[in-house]
Amino acid sequence: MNNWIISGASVLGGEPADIFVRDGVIADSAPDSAQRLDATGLIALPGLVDLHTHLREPGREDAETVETGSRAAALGGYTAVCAMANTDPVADTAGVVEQVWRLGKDAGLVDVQPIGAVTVGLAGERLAELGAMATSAARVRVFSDDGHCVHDPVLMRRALEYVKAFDGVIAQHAEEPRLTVGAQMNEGDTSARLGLAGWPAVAEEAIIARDVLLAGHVNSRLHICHVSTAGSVELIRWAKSKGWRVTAEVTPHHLLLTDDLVEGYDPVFKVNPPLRTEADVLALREGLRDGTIDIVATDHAPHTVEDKECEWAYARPGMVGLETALSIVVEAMAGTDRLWERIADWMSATPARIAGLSGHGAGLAVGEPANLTLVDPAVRWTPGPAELASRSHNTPYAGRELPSRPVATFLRGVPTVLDGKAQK
Ligand SMILES: NC(=O)N[C@@H](CC(=O)O)C(=O)O
Repeated sequence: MNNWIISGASVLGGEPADIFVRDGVIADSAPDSAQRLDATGLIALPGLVDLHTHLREPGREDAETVETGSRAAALGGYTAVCAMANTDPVADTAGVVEQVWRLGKDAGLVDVQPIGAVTVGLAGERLAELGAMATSAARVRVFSDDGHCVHDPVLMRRALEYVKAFDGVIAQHAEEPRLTVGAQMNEGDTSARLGLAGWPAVAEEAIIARDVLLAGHVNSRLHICHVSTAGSVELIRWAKSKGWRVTAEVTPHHLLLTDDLVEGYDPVFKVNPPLRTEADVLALREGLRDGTIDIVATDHAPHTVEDKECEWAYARPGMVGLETALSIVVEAMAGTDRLWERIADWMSATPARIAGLSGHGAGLAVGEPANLTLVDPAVRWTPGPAELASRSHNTPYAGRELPSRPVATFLRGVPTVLDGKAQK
């Protein structure tokens, strides 16, 4: 099953070429018995890598499981995802991260790399067993309390220092909690008009300012999750100009959607951090283009109907995103020079490097594992929430026509998606 001749694909948007896969590895020829796939008109990209996925297992299998989330990922063109630690129980021990890692292997649709919690129970009081998670079978390198901010500066400093021993990285959910008590949406004109409590940009920016200084001070690796404001982009640009080891992600939804969508009070638009203004969206796009923001990460956050389709104030924040991420990036970043090459960097090579995932993001060079996706750049499609493979259907794009879509995905030469259909 893992010898292939994929013919006529435009590699990273360049000239059409044949891609040979031999025993799951990109090769310069394939045996006569290899299966053939006519990829004329399709773009070949390295398999996408998501640094920020909520798979919900263990604990909220009614919203998503490792298997259903893996299937959604493969359909979205991904070959690896990093599973966030805010499960129940929290992934704050070697036992839980190994459980998630094994479930990923059993599902066999993408490589599932668990993220470990920074603090016990995400409570922000004591450091979790970072070393034990790093040396476990799951080889954790990314640690995050995502959903919660590591708001104590001393704990944050200790975490940054601790992970240096194994070249780990702390992925911070930047939200000063005292500034967002009761917050329901972006603080600004729209929140004032709607009478909803605001989540001010400064709550994100204050933590980013503090943490880039801390990362510089202890010379450790900091990654900023889901950057959402123009001011955050400026701070990260400044931190990078100092040579500090800071990386940052933006979500597809923050590159496209704005806070005026909240006017209909549809909780599908409730997300953390909240949708911001047009000026923020434009600054995020510019930050991604100029390299201030390193990657696009989905923050795929599945929630059940009960948790989402209720009054705005009671709805949980989050949107599913794995199956629409590539389309949204194509739409939001249209007009960017060499867009497919940039997408390969933003959504594969750089996230793989930040997460320390070997075998992913290396491109389509001979000798590399055949982790790749084939994208139909010309197709337009309209997501119907019930057709998405994710167990939860909280997509903000239902009924919206989107450009481009992955149609085939290969994990080490084995197709996980063919003809737009999951293979298991
Ligand atoms: N991004 C979200 O809106 N939700 C995340 C956690 C979080 O960051 O609040 C979730 O786990 O649902």
